[in-house]
Amino acid sequence: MRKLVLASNNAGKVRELAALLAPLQLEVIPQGALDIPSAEEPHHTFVENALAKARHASAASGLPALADDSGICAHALDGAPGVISARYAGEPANDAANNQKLIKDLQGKNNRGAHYVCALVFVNSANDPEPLIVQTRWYGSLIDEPKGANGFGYDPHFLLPELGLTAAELAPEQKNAISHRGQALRELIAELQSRNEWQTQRD
Ligand SMILES: O=c1nc[nH]c2c1ncn2[C@H]1C[C@H](O)[C@@H](COP(=O)(O)OP(=O)(O)OP(=O)(O)O)O1
Ligand SMILES: [Mg+2]
Repeated sequence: MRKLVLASNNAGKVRELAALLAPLQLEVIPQGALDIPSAEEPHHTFVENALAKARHASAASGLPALADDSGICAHALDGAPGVISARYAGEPANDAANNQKLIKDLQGKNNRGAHYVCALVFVNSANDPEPLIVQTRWYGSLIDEPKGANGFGYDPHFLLPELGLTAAELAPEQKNAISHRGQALRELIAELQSRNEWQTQRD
């Protein structure tokens, strides 16, 4: 069976990506299982950071790798926290502190619109000249009081107005059906399956 390393040390992401990849005949290996440390994320775009993570995990493992760089962009804050979402309140990364800072920064702002971004990058090898790249958005709005216990990160504050629920109130499969990450991975799988040399089968 083909092996694929997930180039993330975020347990919430790994859970969502693994569930979305489960129908494929792939052995999915989180980089943590191979003791691969987090890559540096020095870039200004999600795509560049995802590419750096994918190359790093592939170089360390000798295997194809899939990386996710994602974040939340608040429209009243000119897209902050954006690419620094994981370390918005400083390092080490802390979801509760990040949420607190975001809600504080939005105090007094009328525009509560926001979107999640997910950049996914797949590389066949560390120096792959044809990385597969997908980037998607998921729109919602940010609420002061957290609701829900599912998901991770900013989900308890991310309201889907048309559902009247936060992302943290969705069941995992409901979130994957509509989220930035779910959209991106379905697109990426379709691209991957169109490549002759990577004919993954669905069971
Ligand atoms: O569906 C999501 N639901 C809630 N929060 C989310 C989501 N998607 C991204 N986020 C937040 C979490 C973190 O604050 C940042 C990602 O940062 P990002 O650097 O891509 O990931 P990370 O450092 O947690 O793990 P890693 O780099 O090992 O993949 O955006
Ligand atoms: Mg990170």
